[in-house]
Amino acid sequence: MAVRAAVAGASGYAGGELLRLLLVHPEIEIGALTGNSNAGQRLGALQPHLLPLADRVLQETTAEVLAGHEVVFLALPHGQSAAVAEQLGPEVLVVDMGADFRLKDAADWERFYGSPHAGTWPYGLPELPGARAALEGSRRIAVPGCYPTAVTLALVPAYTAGLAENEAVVVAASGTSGAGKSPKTHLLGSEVMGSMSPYGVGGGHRHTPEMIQNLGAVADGPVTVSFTPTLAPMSRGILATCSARAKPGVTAESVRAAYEKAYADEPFVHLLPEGQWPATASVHGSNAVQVQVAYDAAAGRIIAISAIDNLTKGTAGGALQSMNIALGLDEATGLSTIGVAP
Ligand SMILES: NC(=O)C1=CN([C@@H]2O[C@H](COP(=O)(O)OP(=O)(O)OC[C@H]3O[C@@H](n4cnc5c(N)ncnc54)[C@H](OP(=O)(O)O)[C@@H]3O)[C@@H](O)[C@H]2O)C=CC1
Ligand SMILES: CC(=O)N[C@@H](CCC(=O)OP(=O)(O)O)C(=O)O
Repeated sequence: MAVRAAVAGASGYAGGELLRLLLVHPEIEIGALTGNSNAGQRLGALQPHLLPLADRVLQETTAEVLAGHEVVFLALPHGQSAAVAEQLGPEVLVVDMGADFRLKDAADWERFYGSPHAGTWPYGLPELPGARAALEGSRRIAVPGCYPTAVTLALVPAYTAGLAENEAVVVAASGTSGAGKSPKTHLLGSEVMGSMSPYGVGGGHRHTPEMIQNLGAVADGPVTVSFTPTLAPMSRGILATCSARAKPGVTAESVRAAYEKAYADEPFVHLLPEGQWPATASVHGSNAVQVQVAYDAAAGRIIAISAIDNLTKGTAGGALQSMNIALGLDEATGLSTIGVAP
């Protein structure tokens, strides 16, 4: 029997990508679709690519509308999920694609998000050591941020294998859909086209504590992360260029071997053949993660690069992958690793 799923935030980019994937998921029946300012609108007017749902009308985001579903996805701005989630019963699988339940440290949450901390749910990055066990049977999932997904998957093997010192430097470029659909001056076409620019420089981006949390969980102590995001003139995709100082005795061979071991059995993470580099176009619309690693012997640094689609593995695909695990389905059900390049 199909699992009935509601999507709150169905008019947004993350909700739209989720619906694109849910439409081809063999175990899911799509139930209520909700919005905020667009409640009452036809979905076809807001997400014209989702043809089979064009005549569905968005409802208000209330507990009453979301009741009666086995799974409820929350694709809402951060800070909005907790109030909705607390009205849904413990038997409902609630998958939060926002940030509300990702961080363990309340002080970090308050510093970067400026509101009281709502709590911490099992973290939806199955590739992290121990994560699958926490997701199995869970009825609450916190889907990671898009940058933390890319950066964590690039660097975790270096830390689990004990090859890297506890400091990392990350520069990551994101497509503009990462910023959501609501109008923003810096996202005007004439500001973005033909230009790249940094933002959140100097440790100010709210994804920094999430990266520190993930890497610190697998390293032999706390890891500092210097993270600089940049906006790239493309609709989707993240390319994360990460580096960490290598520990004494590290070689190109030991780095390669650690990454091969870490990702040999992962269905979505592909360590590329030597000499081939990740590209966002290769993962466009797919749940795949491309990873490559090199050892810069002169600088004594491990360089790890990953590419994801921020809307797919970076949010909606990652959400479905974790939902599959929570429901006891095959992890890859309804998820593709096939990109649409060029
Ligand atoms: N875009 C991305 O690449 C990623 C996004 N995420 C997360 O997913 C969530 C949604 O992001 P995204 O889709 O990009 O954002 P959008 O701005 O595109 O969409 C936001 C959605 O939330 C609804 N909404 C806005 N305010 C409220 C409110 N007060 N109560 C209920 N619903 C509300 C909007 O409805 P309406 O349009 O009707 O007003 C819309 O459906 C965010 O938490 C984001 O951080 C996570 C990873 C990646
Ligand atoms: C390009 C761009 O603006 N990207 C967003 C990341 C969005 C996202 O994934 O983050 P949350 O789910 O944590 O909000 C940003 O830097 O804020």
